[in-house]
Amino acid sequence: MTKKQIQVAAGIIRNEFGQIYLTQRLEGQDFAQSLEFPGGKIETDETPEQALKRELEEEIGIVTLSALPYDHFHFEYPTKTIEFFFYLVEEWIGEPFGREGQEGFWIHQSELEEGQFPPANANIVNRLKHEIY
Ligand SMILES: Nc1nc2c([nH]c(=O)n2[C@@H]2O[C@H](COP(=O)(O)OP(=O)(O)OP(=O)(O)O)[C@@H](O)[C@H]2O)c(=O)[nH]1
Ligand SMILES: [Mg+2]
Repeated sequence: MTKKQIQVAAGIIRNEFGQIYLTQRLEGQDFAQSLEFPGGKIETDETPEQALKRELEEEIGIVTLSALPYDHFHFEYPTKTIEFFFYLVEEWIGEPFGREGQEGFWIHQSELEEGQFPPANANIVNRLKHEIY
């Protein structure tokens, strides 16, 4: 059996204080309770950037004004392979909130802990944690 392959776009929403907006995955989702960068699966016919904009509007109610590619990699989970497109989002309209009932938090990037995220996020969390802001 070949593994399921999906593509995911997610946003590192960073404000002028170097804080990042994170949400907590809901009960019933994979990696429930862990923190994540808001985002989701790229649909057929969508570019990664279009998916990012759609997901950020659906999940946290913001309109993305600029999104810079931050990282792109494949990660093998036991049952699926995910191709991730991470973007740095520093300009948007609206105040992010958990539109689907999920908790949201602003955390300074120096205080991120990789153990609170799904395994695929380890490198990105480390990179952000050690960047000077
Ligand atoms: N959004 C997001 N997903 C991540 C991160 N890290 C990570 O491993 N994932 C995985 O990537 C996949 C993203 O799918 P999702 O559940 O957000 O997809 P979605 O928003 O389209 O949800 P849906 O399928 O319930 O409609 C999940 O398997 C999730 O565990 C992350 O930082 N952000
Ligand atoms: Mg999602």
